[in-house]
Amino acid sequence: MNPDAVIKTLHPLEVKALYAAQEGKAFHAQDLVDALEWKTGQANQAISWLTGKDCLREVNRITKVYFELTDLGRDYLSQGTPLERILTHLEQKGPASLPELAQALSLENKDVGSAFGSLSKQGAVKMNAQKQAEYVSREKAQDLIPIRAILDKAGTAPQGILMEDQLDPQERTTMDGLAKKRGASSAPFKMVEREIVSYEITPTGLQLQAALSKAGITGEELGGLTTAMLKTGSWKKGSFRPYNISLPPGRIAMGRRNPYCEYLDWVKDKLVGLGFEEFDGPLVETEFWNSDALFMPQFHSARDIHDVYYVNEPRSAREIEQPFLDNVAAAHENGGQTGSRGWQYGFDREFTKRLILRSQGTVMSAKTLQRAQVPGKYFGVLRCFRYDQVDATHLSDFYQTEGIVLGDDVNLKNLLGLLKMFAEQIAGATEVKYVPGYFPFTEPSVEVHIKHPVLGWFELGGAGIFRPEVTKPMGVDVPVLAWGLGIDRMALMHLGLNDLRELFTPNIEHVRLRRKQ
Ligand SMILES: N[C@@H](Cc1ccccc1)C(=O)O
Repeated sequence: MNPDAVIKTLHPLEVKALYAAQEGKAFHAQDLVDALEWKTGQANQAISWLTGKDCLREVNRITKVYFELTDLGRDYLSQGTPLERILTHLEQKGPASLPELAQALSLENKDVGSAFGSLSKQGAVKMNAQKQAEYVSREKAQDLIPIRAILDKAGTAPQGILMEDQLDPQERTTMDGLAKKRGASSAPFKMVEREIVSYEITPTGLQLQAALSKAGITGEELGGLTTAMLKTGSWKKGSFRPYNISLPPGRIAMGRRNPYCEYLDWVKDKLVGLGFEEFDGPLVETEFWNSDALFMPQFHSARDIHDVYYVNEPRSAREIEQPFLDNVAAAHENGGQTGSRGWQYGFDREFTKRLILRSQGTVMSAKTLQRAQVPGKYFGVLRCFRYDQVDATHLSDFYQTEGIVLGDDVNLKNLLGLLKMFAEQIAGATEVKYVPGYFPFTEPSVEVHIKHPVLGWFELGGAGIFRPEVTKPMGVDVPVLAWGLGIDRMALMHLGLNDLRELFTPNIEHVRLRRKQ
């Protein structure tokens, strides 16, 4: 430690506390409060800073008990206790019935009853023949004396506080009857237990103390310049605290885009840069485009109510565009013009109009085919919905990046190259697996898996070459590479998160910490 450097970093509170500490003499926060006219918070702050810097060390810790006057206690102090007031009233105003006393002194009947009982037991009052309470003698009310003594003692103590060790054994017993522990509003005293920690200055502290006085630092140095100081010229007399340029400045959180939105834009820019054209479409789709046009048979299990959200109102689209409806129906029933035998079942032209929330981005690839150019490259970042149990890697609504590449000579190798770019550059994965997969709309099909440092291996999505049963009904007769990857999952990897839900969190602190590398 270089004391001359460290003293420049000390806060005025630390400087003053260091000066106040004496070698070999223990002190506690209250001593600083008294000596420096500080608030308790300031003393505690200075002590905690200095302890952290090894300038002070704790020497012992004791629990002190003290008693504090409550509001009721202050009342008793100024107006008298109920017993005293009853006694005085009877002495000055003559006999009265108990209800009259209660009324006159604004006390509860039952309190007057028990106070009278206690006074009459001591012989200070009595019940006369007219059933009225009557004054006998104040001297007889012996019980009042210790209570009054303690109230008066607290009344002259600072803040109405009596430390346990300021009470003799007799007083301590009286106090037991008067104080209830914490929160009892019906007692004149509150008992409080406080831990008192004593500290001592360490050799490091002493070294700094010496360095401070050598440097002439007093802790009175000014921390800032105000208009008033300039106007009155008082700044000329003061000296200023030096700047500590080694302290990291406070972080200013400036407005910025949500990191996930930023990520999506970055991905879109990248794909556009590679010559892809972006597509987008509605969230509500027909069974036709979401699945039928993708050669998923209408009886396919992925199409039942557990996977897809159905729209209640309206339930169905009015019609499906031709000639796509006829072409797709034929492809399903017997292959139509596609060279396939189809699925060999009767295509349901009502079911196909059913409205749903799109469950896969591939719906937009299917729709784009009819207007796509050859060669051509298209992509979209599309929100999809599936009825799913939400967890770290599943959401019931999520984004897929979906795309197609059309060309006379595109092949699986090109597709694998694209997938590699997604996995390695866009998701930032270092371990990637491509495994054979199955989708009703592609042949061959492949699945991409990546390894997340915390979550382990998970599927990024699927890809393949569209079957002729998909492309031909749309009037496309060249190979079409297609893929659909969970872009939320890519972002998880890229942004270093461990849970998909964090991408959509409204927790501002969380959001601030995330940025694209
Ligand atoms: N739509 C498929 C992914 C996919 C898209 C395009 C081709 C092949 C597969 C899914 O959601 O899992």
